[in-house]
Amino acid sequence: MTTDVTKGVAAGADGSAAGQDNVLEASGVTLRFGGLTCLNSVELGMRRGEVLAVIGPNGAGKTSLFNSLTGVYKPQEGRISFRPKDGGEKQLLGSKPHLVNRLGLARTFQNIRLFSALTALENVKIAAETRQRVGPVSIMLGLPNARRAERESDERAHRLLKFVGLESKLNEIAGSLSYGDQRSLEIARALATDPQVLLLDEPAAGTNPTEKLELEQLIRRINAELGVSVLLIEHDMRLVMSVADRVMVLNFGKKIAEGTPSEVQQHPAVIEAYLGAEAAAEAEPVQAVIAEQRRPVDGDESTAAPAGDDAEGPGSEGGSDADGASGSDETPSDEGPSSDDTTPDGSASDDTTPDGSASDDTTPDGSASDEESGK
Ligand SMILES: Nc1ncnc2c1ncn2[C@@H]1O[C@H](COP(=O)(O)OP(=O)(O)OP(=O)(O)O)[C@@H](O)[C@H]1O
Repeated sequence: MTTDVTKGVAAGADGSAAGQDNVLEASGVTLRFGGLTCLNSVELGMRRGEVLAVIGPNGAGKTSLFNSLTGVYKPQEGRISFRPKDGGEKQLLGSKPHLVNRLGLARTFQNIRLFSALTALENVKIAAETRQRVGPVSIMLGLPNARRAERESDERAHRLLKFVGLESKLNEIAGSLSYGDQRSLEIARALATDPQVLLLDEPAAGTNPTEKLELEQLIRRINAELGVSVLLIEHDMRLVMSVADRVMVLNFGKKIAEGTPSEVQQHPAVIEAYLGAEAAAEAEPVQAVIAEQRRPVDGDESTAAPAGDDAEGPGSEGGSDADGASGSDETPSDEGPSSDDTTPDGSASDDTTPDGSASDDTTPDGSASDEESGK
């Protein structure tokens, strides 16, 4: 059963998180892959202007929820609506990712998806240009409107790269940037599409402690200075507890709790989800142990946590382990150019089966590849 410990949540008559000040709402979202129910009647009510974190153990359904919100997956049941700031309500369920992006939702991926062979500036300019309406003929003929659009996207990309702290690396090849810089570049690229909601999928994964602190500040500035609502999946509990206004917790595809960071981290259902019932009875503070419960995923065991993580205390240490581990799969050289599967606006490609069923690319053990799971 979902335990909503949030004070003052505007709840709909049906118990959903419906509320007029919500920028994004999902109700009854159910997503199945064959016999696996990976999202089970999930409710989400994201208030305009907030930083909402989604946490939960591995396989809880966090990325699947992102994929459902952004059109990568099409849940079999439920409703997903977006309320733009200029009014109205748009249904997102079943929309194509690039259309969801155009409406005002942008995302980053757990596995970085940049155009690795292009410069930082080019990566962001391409995204900025998806907002422009200049035809190919105007561009080919170098007509004034095309030149103006080019100038504008250039200026916008410069501004955003400065905003994320990459102004000195404009002309560096994306694939050669440090891991943390690549994450910042992905964020700049997402911001270039001028979103009202930014979805960040494990932005701290693979970053070092200094980069984590910079990321924390960046998320705050995106929220406060740009007025962008942020939906954040993150395993680093220190980061979550420090930047999130509210936290929702998923386990086995179900929302089990929602509330302020301090409410959630004391919540028995959350502690139980991470530690099991025995520890929940002892009501241990979840942040101290939560990250250590990150089970290693395939091939991650060998990766050491970034140096210096120990200094952050037990919660952070566990988180860094996990993050460092996921980072091991995500080094720039492993990534390679990802232009094949990423649309310029930073939305995911459409190659996942639209009904939400696993495609032929599903790995033999039934788990999805990163590619199709939108990770
Ligand atoms: N395309 C797919 N085909 C089949 N199963 C899938 C697919 N996408 C996700 N799943 C399954 O759904 C479940 C939830 O996965 P998901 O990636 O959403 O979890 P998560 O909470 O993001 O995990 P993590 O923290 O490890 O990233 C898992 O069991 C996963 O194997």
